[in-house]
Amino acid sequence: MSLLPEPHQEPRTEHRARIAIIGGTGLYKLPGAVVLDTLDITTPFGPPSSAVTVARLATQAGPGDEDGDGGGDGEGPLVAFLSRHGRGHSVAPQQINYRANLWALKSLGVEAVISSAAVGGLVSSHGTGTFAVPDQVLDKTWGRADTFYDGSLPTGVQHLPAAEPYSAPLRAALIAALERRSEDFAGAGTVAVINGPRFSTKAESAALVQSGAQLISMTQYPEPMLAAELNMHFAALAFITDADTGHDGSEPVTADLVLGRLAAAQPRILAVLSDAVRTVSAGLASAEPANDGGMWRMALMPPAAVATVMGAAGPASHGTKRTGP
Ligand SMILES: CSC[C@H]1O[C@H](OP(=O)(O)O)[C@H](O)[C@@H]1O
Ligand SMILES: Nc1ncnc2[nH]cnc12
Repeated sequence: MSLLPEPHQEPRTEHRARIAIIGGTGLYKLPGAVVLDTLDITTPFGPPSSAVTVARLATQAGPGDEDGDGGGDGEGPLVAFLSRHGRGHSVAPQQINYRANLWALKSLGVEAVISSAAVGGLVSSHGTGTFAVPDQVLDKTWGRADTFYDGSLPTGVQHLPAAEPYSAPLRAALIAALERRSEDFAGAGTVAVINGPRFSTKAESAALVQSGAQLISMTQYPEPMLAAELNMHFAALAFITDADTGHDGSEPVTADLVLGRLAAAQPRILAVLSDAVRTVSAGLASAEPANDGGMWRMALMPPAAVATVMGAAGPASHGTKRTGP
């Protein structure tokens, strides 16, 4: 017997999104999507980085789709959106409440999370201006709350199998979207995650390459692990903004450089995200009951453990519902 009322049966919103996007640097909202709800959610771990918006995408991407939203007819799939650094980029990567962010999405009934991330490329196979869909994580962070099973809740000990930190079907959906959009991308890669907020030294960057990393981020840990602990599919759409300390002869990364390149690439990023959300929504819909069939089967953590941890902590509170962005 599940101790957890299905999260989406809680009176959160009548608009249940089964897929969510976590927007990283440069992506603080989904331009063109029709926002239906803006939810201020509190969780047992505190508030998430931003309100969660539930929005409807356009039905399909079309020619002349400058902003990648498909034209904004607002009749496509529902998607939940959360800004990782807050709307005004006020939360540094090492200060993000990753647990609250993932919990908030789970509490809405979200089953799959696409994490949008600006990353550095450490090697020539992962070049600036292209995309990557990482398949491995090399954690170099410290001090981050990286589990729901740390004794703060009255649940048993759980050990997450983390050999494959990203969801295979969700990665495949991103790769298919990148192919449909004719984007240049790497279909795999190990992402080293540094604590930040500073960027790496040349020696650190070289050491990460020696350790097998091709990509570098400040936020791809612990998001994948926390999503897996809550039995949500999770994959990252990484846009490579720079060559980190300049292994290819380019100038070393700065925040301004990252922001400038993200702004220029935003229509491409949005187009891939929208395309993937449409595919995933259709995939989830054809895999009823949720998380229990076909390629969308999820078996990272015993569902009973997730039920226990959510039930023990009590549901998230969605006290405030706003309208508008
Ligand atoms: C502003 S540059 C450094 C910043 O950009 C990346 O953010 P995100 O992963 O959220 O797209 C990187 O991880 C740093 O947080
Ligand atoms: N070079 C880099 N290092 C860490 N995080 C990044 N995000 C974008 N570029 C990065």
